[in-house]
Amino acid sequence: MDDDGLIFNFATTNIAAPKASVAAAGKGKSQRWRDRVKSRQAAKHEDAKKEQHDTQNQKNTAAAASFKEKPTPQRQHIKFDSGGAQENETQKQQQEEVERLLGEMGKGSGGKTSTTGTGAGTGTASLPSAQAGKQIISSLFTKNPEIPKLARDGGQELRVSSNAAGDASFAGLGLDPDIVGFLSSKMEISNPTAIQTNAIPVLLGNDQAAQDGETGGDDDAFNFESSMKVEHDVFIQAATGSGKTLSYLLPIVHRILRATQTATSGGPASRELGTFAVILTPTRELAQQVYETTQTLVNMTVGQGAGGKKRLHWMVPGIVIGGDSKQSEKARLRKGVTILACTPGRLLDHLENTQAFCVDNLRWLVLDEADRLLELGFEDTLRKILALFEERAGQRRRVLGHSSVATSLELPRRRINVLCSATLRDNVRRLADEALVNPKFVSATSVYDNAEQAAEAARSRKRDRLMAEDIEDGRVGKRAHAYDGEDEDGEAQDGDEGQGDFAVPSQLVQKAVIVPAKLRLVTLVALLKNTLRQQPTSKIIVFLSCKDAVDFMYFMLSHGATQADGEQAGEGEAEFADDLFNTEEDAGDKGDDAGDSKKSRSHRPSGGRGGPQLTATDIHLQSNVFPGVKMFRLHGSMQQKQRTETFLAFSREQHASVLFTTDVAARGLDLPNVTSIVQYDAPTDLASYLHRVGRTARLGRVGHAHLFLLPSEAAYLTVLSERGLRPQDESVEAILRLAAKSEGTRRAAEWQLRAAEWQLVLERFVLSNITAMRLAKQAFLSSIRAYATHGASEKRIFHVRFLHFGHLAKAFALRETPAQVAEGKGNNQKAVEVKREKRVRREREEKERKKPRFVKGNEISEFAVGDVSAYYGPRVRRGAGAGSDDDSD
Ligand SMILES: Nc1ncnc2c1ncn2[C@@H]1O[C@H](COP(=O)(O)OP(=O)(O)OP(=O)(O)O)[C@@H](O)[C@H]1O
Repeated sequence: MDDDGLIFNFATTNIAAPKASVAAAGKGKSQRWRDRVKSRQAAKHEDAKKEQHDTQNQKNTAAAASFKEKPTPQRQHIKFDSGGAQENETQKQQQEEVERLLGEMGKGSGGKTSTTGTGAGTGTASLPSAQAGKQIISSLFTKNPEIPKLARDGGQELRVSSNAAGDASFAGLGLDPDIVGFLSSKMEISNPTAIQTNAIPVLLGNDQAAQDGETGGDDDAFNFESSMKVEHDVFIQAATGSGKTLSYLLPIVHRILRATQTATSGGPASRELGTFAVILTPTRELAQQVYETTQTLVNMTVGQGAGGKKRLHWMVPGIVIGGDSKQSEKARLRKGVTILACTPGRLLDHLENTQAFCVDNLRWLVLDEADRLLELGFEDTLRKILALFEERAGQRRRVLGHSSVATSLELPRRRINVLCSATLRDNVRRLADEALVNPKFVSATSVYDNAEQAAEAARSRKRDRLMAEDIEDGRVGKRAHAYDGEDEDGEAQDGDEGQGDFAVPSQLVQKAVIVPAKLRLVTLVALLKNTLRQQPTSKIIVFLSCKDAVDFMYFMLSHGATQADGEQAGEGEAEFADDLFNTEEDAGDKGDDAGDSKKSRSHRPSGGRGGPQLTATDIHLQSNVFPGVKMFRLHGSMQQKQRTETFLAFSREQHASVLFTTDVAARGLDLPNVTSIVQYDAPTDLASYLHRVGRTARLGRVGHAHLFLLPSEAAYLTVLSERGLRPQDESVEAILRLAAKSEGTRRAAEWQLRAAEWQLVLERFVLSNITAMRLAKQAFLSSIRAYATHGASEKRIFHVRFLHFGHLAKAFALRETPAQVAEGKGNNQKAVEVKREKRVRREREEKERKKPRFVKGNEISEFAVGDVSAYYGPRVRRGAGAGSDDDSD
């Protein structure tokens, strides 16, 4: 009947009119579909089906092989790389192909796409156009591609943590006793981690090399001091959650503190000396986090004797980030900010346009998540920033001597550059070569004199691991090429390759689930159920490929279960839907603050921190699908204020909660006590994998991470394994069975019925709720587009032509055919009308309120109670007016 493999197994009576049909399907018909599922399970056609699958799989493999591309030597977003243009071209071609495929769906052409082998099928491309206007209710458990048998070992057992604090002491590293005391009494931080143990002495200028009499620094005026300290620029590389932030912040605070304590002439330390340290981060949330940590640190009290302890009033942290009010930032910079956390676009803006921003005394420039800064294309901005700092440093020499603090021997004699990264990739190495002076490469295991030494040590660790694995598996020498960082043809591996393993915390339990597209949604629901039941205070992060998918999952898994069939969106939901439009555009929502670039300026409606108050439901929703659980969402297109508050609220949350997010939350964010990560959409590069899973298992704590892959993506596990990432295999069936069992399903065979029920509830919700329908369609289309952004080297695994659009639609609880979805392009006509009606009504009410009312004095009693706001003009609506902030960053 259909050639796309979809089966009409549920109520097949007319369900074209959503509300009526849903009610019908929901009441009295459940017995019927249950029977049908059962009988299907018992059907004797399994052999025939299997044969069909085998044929399909052969096609799939052939298709995959035909798309196998040699990895191009460079990655896509790194403009430092000469091969980027070629990759961008491939990217463009695929984007065009996606648009063409979506276009064909939209026209309902029904023609085959140009693909020859398409994995599980060609989705809508093969849908007969006669089906347009119908809904498809397909079985969850039939016509799925076979899940490949994975020749993997049992994966990793729980190991001793690799990023916990060790036995060394902060005092032993040379830190000020007041700082050490404050860390242990107020921050519960008693011993340094391995990376802190290695990095802090170097940044204090107290490392061994210094004692050996090495000289450093390039400032002739101060050569006479060179016997005191040796200054190195530093590259800090360590696993996620190992405490990199404090490894650079503590020496900065210590040295500024010492400079003020030892100053013997001139005025006291003051904000007027301007900015001593700039910390640049790729995302606003990370900048926020660095700012908060600095804020905590400068709350310490220092000093002793007659004067007693004093707060560090003059050491002032600050933050300047895109999306915030530039005027208030200017005011803060004018007063003076000692340690500044910022994103690159906004920093450059202030350097160029804020006269009062004083960086004459700048002594540290830290690039946190340096590799990501480069991937986001900030290298030109960084160059300009560096040039401006150089220019101002000249001015500093002229003012030296006017301030004793600024000339203190405790401070570095030149600006120290610090690069932080969890990986040692080619792009950061090149930046290190270009920007670092007299550098040290500091890892958790050692301190190296140059990048090559560090890379060789990493390669050697990888060699040892591969050999040990091969010996264990009885295949010694089979991967000898990889021992030397080459691919199978003997060519040097690109970018990430050849640089050693990706280090994830050893106590992280990684799992991979191969999930057929149709089962993705219910498997996610089941996995969340299981995790929340096993650990009732779980904090879970679900990573998705695009903001539309985030909005959809957040909305559906918050409201999904209770919405009665046919019920329209409630007022609260309608407001939420409105808010979804009230977002900040960013450059394709790659997840980070690409929106910091000029591209997005004109679209930002609002932002400033001083904007209107947000209510609790702007930050989180109570889930009806998972009772008692708070749902959060975070992506780059939300208003800045909402982003910041969501980040802070999820960070502080102590109870069961789920955060749906894009890669905006993947990097550097320290969200305490996250117990579990779900990568519902695979990451678009290996480094993202590392950073996403790194949001859990921090500082020695146990964490769990699940990666969802389609059957056609199973080869990704080999890619991971080559880099030392070996997730355990977990089956969809095991997850669904466990969730069914926890709901009281007694008979083992009924787990499929349970799963079908969950899917049905969500599909009905989407059918009956205009907002959910619109979000589902947008999410479906955007996810396909996002799929096309996988790098060229991974196209043989993640190619949009391997996707079965029809099956994928089910993962968005859609019953419409992909053609119908594409035709509507997500703009549900009814939703648009409702929105228009609401706007008209609102405008009418507003007009009504604005009408001048001539009130006689005695009309308002001085004892009147109730709402007199009408007399004082219209209330400012949420979001209104905030757009007057200068949004350009
Ligand atoms: N020595 C320590 N002992 C205990 N906790 C610490 C220590 N150092 C840092 N922490 C805490 O550990 C958490 C993680 O630190 P941080 O965010 O700096 O890690 P990171 O290495 O930068 O991670 P990522 O690579 O993910 O950005 C923070 O909450 C921090 O306060």
